[in-house]
Amino acid sequence: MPAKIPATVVTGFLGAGKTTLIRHMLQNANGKRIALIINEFGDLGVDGDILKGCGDETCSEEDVMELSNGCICCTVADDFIPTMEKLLAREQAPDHIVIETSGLALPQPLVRAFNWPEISTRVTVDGVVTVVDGKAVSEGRFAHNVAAVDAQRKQDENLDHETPLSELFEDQVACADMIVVNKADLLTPEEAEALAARLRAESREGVQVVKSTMGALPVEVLLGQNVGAENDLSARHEVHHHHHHDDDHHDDHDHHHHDHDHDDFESFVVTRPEIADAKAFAQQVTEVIRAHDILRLKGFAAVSGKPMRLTLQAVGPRVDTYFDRPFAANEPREARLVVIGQAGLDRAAIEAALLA
Ligand SMILES: Nc1nc2c(ncn2[C@@H]2O[C@H](COP(=O)(O)OP(=O)(O)OP(=O)(O)O)[C@@H](O)[C@H]2O)c(=O)[nH]1
Repeated sequence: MPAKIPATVVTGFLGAGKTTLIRHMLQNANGKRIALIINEFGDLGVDGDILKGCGDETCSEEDVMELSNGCICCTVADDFIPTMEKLLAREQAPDHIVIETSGLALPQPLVRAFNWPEISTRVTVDGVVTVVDGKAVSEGRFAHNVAAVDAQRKQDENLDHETPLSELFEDQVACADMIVVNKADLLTPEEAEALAARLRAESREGVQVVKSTMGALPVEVLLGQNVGAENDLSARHEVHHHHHHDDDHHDDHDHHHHDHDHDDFESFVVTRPEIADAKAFAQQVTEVIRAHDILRLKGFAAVSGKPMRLTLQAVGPRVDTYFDRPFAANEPREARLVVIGQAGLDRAAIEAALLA
């Protein structure tokens, strides 16, 4: 059976930066064929046009499909499943599917839809990415323009209009595999880190929290989380903490430091001689990842007495290993591991821990 096509669900309130993040991803996709499904929302949903018009050959019009209505749980059968089937029926199937939800449709029902038999054998949820407006959340407002979010809610009778934004936000966090603290440029580094730490504490075990400006995340950090979110829905339930945020003021000024160049991420390679035991090494890697907040670690290793190469893939603390092929005659029997993380990794300590 062919491997399932991975689908990434991008969620977050109106204005958090979902479209910006997706556009950056498409422009840096490096030949990966990414199909986009966009959950339109009444007249306010202009994302389809924005993405179609992005003028980049990486986002050709036929790769963008739209869902007609914001409430996914009501339209799964009529809209979402047929759209997915159309995508899967193509001669050249996409390498990856990215689904942008409207800011109010909770991600849980969409993830649940991947268990429908029409698509469940062919696609899987690679991960749920929740984009948050770092500035608005750190000020307790959750969205930059609360009035616009409310207007968006009123457009759809299927949505309840009473649940406070703080609760919808908690649901988005509860469903996330990766939380992107966006608009870091509008926060001091200390504020951004404090918010990231808070969200790390509030989210499930293994959820990655990254900071970004203009959604500029490396594609290999965003995609390939390999979670299979449709299989652990029960872990993603609503949390209902009932925080109360009284200041509901609107922040009308907008700072736009479009600084695409600063490098928020770093990666380096660690090589080491043969390891003694595959299982013990995977455990060692897990601990290093936890201790240093590494986002991705991948590569291969040589195991004493084994002719085969051990492949190692880690997303956060989940480490996957398997033997893929024999070492070639001219290939050194050593490990080469690529470490990827947010800027500021303690390279020396990580290297020492992986060499131990
Ligand atoms: N200062 C700053 N502005 C940002 C950042 N990311 C996005 N923006 C701006 O925030 C606004 C909203 O961004 P979008 O990407 O359209 O947000 P969205 O989540 O897709 O919003 P909807 O599609 O309308 O739900 C745009 O004006 C962006 O240019 C950021 O990191 N910093």
